[in-house]
Amino acid sequence: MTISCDTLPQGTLNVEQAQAHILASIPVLQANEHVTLWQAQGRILAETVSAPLDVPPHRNSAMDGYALRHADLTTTTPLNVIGTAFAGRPFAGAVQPGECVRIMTGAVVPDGTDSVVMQENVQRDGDTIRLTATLQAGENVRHPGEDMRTGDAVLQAGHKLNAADLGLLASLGIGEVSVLRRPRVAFCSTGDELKGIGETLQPGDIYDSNRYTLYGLLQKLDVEIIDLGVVKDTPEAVEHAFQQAMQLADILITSGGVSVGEADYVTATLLRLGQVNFWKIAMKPGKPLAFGTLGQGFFFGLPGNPVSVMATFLLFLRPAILRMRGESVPVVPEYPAICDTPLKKAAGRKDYQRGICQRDASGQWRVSSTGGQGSHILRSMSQANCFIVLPLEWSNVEAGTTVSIIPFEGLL
Ligand SMILES: Nc1nc2c(c(=O)[nH]1)N[C@H]1C(S)=C(S)[C@@H](COP(=O)(O)OP(=O)(O)OC[C@H]3O[C@@H](n4cnc5c(N)ncnc54)[C@H](O)[C@@H]3O)O[C@H]1N2
Ligand code: MOO
Repeated sequence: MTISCDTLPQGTLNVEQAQAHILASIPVLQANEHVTLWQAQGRILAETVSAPLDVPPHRNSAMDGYALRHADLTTTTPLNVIGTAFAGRPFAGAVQPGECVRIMTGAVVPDGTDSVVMQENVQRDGDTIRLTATLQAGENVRHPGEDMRTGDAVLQAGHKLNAADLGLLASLGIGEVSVLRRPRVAFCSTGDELKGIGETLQPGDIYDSNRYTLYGLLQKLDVEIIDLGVVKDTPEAVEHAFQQAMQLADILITSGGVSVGEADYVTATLLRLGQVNFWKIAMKPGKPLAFGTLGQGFFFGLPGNPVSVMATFLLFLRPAILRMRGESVPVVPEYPAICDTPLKKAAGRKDYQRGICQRDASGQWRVSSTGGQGSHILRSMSQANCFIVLPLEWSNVEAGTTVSIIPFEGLL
């Protein structure tokens, strides 16, 4: 799994260019593992599954009622009930003309019979029955293989398993499947100012929040998560974390240290150990982003500001991880909405402002700002349920303008 980033443009990219370069570089992980059905939800099938048997395996009744020979219904003579067929306990004998068998839903339809009348359409008198409604030949009989036939390719390689698929596999007696291995994603925060929860803040310190945000975002994507903790701003600490990631992970995500500050050992270490591109992306928040290869894996250096972490993760890392998982990468839908608050914006960067959207009584989407939009104001993200996407060339937005929104539903 190696890429060459030689051809990637340096300097400032727009969001779409950066997304395209990243997706073109990330391969589907070519590694399989076997999992039981209990662990298979949401996993991507590595091999096509063919049915080893017919489902249903036998002719069975769709109703509680009586199994009979349709030809017997040409007269009004009552039919003799000669036994009972339960699901899992078939009727053992053969059914002769003029006879029928009491039958339950799912029970094997006895030899000699071809139709089932539901009990609501029968008048029973001792051990005989008489039909009170018409019945089609073959009615209420389910046939072997009606759902799946032996040899049918029922699930294709590359399919993402859902709850219905788990039941389908179980109905075929298949308890284990070969799936693509989940990407291993290591992440860390960098910065001397960062303290762990429970530690006392000294002047200049803040609590590390990005690791918790990243953990939550990664959990949504069903990857193997490797937490490398908080890494100090020293060459040794950064190198140690990167060496660990090279041993353990397919992707390393760092936050912080990708701008132009002086305690920036992330970039220096990466240049030594990997192949890296540093970009400025014409977006706000999330201007600086480092992307490249590290050993056999990939590296994403996200900016340290907490809202920038979320925006760059959702726009660049999420599609990359979906691709590596073997999933199709969906286009994230944008919808028009009337903006009820004026928005401040400088031209030159595409803005992902945080908003609250809802439909009004007429079904029209409306959106308003969550307030302060600095990339350090995580509360604006926590209160939001959508991004308000403002094109690069736009400047300030007046209330009443139609804007584009990206609802967070399914993303966070
Ligand atoms: N002279 C310039 N300065 C900056 C520029 C620039 O173009 N020229 N870009 C600004 C932009 S935009 C961003 S975004 C940041 C990105 O900086 P870094 O990626 O180097 O991040 P840091 O400086 O390490 O941190 C930025 C900010 O975020 C806080 N932080 C960092 N890690 C965490 C964490 N794990 N949990 C919570 N908060 C964190 C950190 O304390 C800083 O306040 O650069 C601008 N500067
Ligand atoms: O790119 Mo930065 O994220 O605006 O703060």
